[in-house]
Amino acid sequence: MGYPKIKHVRAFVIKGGEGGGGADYHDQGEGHWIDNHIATSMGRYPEYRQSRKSFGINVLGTLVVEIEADDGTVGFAVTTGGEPACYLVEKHFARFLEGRNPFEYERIWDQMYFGSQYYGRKGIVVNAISGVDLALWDLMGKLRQEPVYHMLGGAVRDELQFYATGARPDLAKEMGFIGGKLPLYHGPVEGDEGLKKNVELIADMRSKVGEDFWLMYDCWMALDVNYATKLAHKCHEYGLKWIEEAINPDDYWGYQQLKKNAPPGMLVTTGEHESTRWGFRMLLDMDCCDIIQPDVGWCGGVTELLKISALADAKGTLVVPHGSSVYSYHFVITRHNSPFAEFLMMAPKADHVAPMFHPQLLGEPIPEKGRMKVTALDKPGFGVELNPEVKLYRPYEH
Ligand SMILES: C[C@H](O)[C@H](O)[C@@H](O)[C@@H](O)C(=O)O
Ligand SMILES: [Mg+2]
Repeated sequence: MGYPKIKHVRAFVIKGGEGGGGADYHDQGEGHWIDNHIATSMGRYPEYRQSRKSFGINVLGTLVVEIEADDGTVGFAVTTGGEPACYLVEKHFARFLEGRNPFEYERIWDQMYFGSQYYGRKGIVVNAISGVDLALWDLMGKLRQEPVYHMLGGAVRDELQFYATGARPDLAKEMGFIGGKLPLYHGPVEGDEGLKKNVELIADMRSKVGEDFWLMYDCWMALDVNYATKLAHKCHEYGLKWIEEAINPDDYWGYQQLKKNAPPGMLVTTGEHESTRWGFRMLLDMDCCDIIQPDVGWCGGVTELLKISALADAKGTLVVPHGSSVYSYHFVITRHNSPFAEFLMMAPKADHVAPMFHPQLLGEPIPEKGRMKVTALDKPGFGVELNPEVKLYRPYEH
């Protein structure tokens, strides 16, 4: 069957300055829960303790990748990467796509990764590769007129269920989510006083949500093994379900130790800042965690997530992708070892459900009562379109 070839690859950023939101979802306006004194490794510097934007968490901005086929069909995707990622897509990766059959996604991925191996392998380079790969899967779905999840093997269940990440697990319970993941507010630099506040918060939330609702802490790489161990044990009596990304993602040895130290029954999770099958194999082979949480817009895209997930499945490790809107939903619905998904509460007070990548994606499905029927995904590709109101800017051409 003759499919059109890839004619053009284009990379854009979203013009609009701070508070643009979208795929770089940390780029929010003032007063948003996601930037309110959340513990990070930069917290050791007082000037960077109150706001993650102050040290640049939103410095990159969104990357938009468009791939146009000969017949005019356009696939696109958004992820985190901004102008630096645009440069890589236009000046380096486009050469591996233009003129090719869009269904040669394995060959294209391989050439992007090994063509940039000498300077990439992780971080923004793999974000850019992920953005291209996601746009390719969107294009393939549009050319075949079927949703991406059909091409990944089809749904293994009729609906997705979500836990919510945000400052208000108590409200998330009322909205029908299966659990609530809190950001950690106080890191080691704030000593025992900060640790006490972290534990008091979980205790308070447990009193509000009752015994059965999941409560988790997201530590966003802020801790050391000793502090994380103390936090886990002090929160155990309040039924903390998992402690997430507690330490430096490169400290595989530390995660291995934390998993040994954690109280019986408490899960250790990580992976949102890890990339490729090789990085996740390290987490799996070194027994670093109980759940891996790749972000499909950062780990290498769908093509790489398929490999990562197979490795985890063989080991009996769950794969619960980091919140990445439709890009993870189309994957999670197709895998038994991905039993639930994350939903990031992007409303500033985490008090209502808003589309995660708002305002960039038209038709972005959102959970209803903490769930999403598979039929919400039944549109070609990832089932979303770029909002024409969002101003695109193409910093580089080729
Ligand atoms: C809430 C966390 O601090 C991060 O902002 C969040 O994006 C990420 O870690 C997550 O797991 O959702
Ligand atoms: Mg996280």
